Amino acid sequence: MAASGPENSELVRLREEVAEKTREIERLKLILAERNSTSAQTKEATPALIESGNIRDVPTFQPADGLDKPSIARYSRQLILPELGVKGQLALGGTSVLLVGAGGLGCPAAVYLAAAGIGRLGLVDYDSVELNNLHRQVLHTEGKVGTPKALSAATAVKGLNSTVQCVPYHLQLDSTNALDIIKQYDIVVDCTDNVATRYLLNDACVLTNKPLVSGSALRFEGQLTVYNYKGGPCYRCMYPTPPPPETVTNCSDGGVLGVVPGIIGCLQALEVIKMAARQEVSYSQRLLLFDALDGTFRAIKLRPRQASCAVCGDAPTVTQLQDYEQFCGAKACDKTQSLRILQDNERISVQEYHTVLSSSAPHLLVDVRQPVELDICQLPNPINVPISQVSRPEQLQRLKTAVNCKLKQLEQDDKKLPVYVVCRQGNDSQIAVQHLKKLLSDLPVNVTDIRGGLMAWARKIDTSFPEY
Ligand SMILES: Nc1ncnc2c1ncn2[C@@H]1O[C@H](COP(=O)(O)OP(=O)(O)OP(=O)(O)O)[C@@H](O)[C@H]1O
Ligand SMILES: [Zn+2]
Repeated sequence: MAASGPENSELVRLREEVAEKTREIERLKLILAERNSTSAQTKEATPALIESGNIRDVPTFQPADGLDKPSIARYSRQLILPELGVKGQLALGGTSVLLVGAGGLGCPAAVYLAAAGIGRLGLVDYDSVELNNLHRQVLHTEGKVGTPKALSAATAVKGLNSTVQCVPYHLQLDSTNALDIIKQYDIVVDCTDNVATRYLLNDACVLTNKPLVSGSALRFEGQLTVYNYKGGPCYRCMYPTPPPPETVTNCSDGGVLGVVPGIIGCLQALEVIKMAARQEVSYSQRLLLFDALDGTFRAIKLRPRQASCAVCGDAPTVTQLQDYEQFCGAKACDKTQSLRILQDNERISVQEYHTVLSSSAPHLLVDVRQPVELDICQLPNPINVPISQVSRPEQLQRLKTAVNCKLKQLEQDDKKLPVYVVCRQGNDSQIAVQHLKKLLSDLPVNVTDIRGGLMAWARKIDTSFPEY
């Protein structure tokens, strides 16, 4: 049943009152929301000032020719070093550095120079990233295998410090381009791995009057020195003539522990930073020798600039860049060159050796690599006689015993036992064949080289065979 007359009108009045109150609440909510948003905007603009209750509308910090606020935040931990300070930091930012070689030395050097705030960083490298680089060339990543090292390093450096002007050069530095590029920089860092490029960089730096921060690393040893700095010696003052090419070992043949170039590369960056920040450098006319096995650092004094030096001496004969590959008798890259020492009839191909193996024909396989390399990979049943030990009486005795044992397996009408010699790339094996032909001349053997060695085997016969 419906409500009676007076009760009904009371209900209507109450409803109107509730509606009015609801409208009032909505209005107040709107006012509150508006106030909140204004206060949030004010907070965003000047959070610190409002919280401290100390509002000023005039900026108190003017960078002028000093460091801007982001730079102060980024470099704060080194800015408070009295030896560096704002002055030193500004000097770093005003310095340009050309780093040649974005490999084992170049990666750590680049990373610390960029992090420290060097103004402009040129990165030169002609090569591309390979998987076997990653254990020490720490700016490159798995995803960059196959990418030019200069670009890969520049991308990594930019990611670390986008304020550094980074210039990648994907090219081989040589006599035709070195002066033009080097002229554009204040300091040059030699992070390369071959003698021809060392002479090239040295001469180019002397001719353009640039300091050269030089590093090297091999196996467990590293070296560092600074050439052509404030009247100090240059590389030619130390080494007027290049070493015989066969005495120079590279990382792919000799090996290197990644942390060794890491340490030397960092020290190269340190010398550059000191030089740029107008501090005394430590290794001009001094050579640092680092022995990672002993964990020792030694510094020796080098002879001073030589008046007779061909490039920085009193009467220089080198007044322009020359052909450094010809001068050194070696390529300006450390890629192992294929030697051709033996005649064709003293060598067989990996395909021919594959046939020998498949037919189980009696033969002896001599692997002349280091024992540590046989642990990595080997062909079936080799006798290991390292190239450095072929002439040792005990090794020769082992070899002769193995030959005599195999000779017994020969058929009556087989005249000579085939002895095949293998190494990693087919260079050492040729030298070993020459030695073994003489050393085993009293036995009925036919000593033959396996052309291209195990790397040719990996590429042409068995792609599952490791390359290293
Ligand atoms: N003349 C040159 N111009 C440009 N880059 C050079 C020159 N000479 C050497 N390099 C570069 O210097 C770097 C030296 O670094 P490192 O010896 O660690 O590397 P790698 O040659 O890749 O090593 P590996 O000997 O194991 O193959 C290499 O990346 C090489 O390409
Ligand atoms: Zn000199």
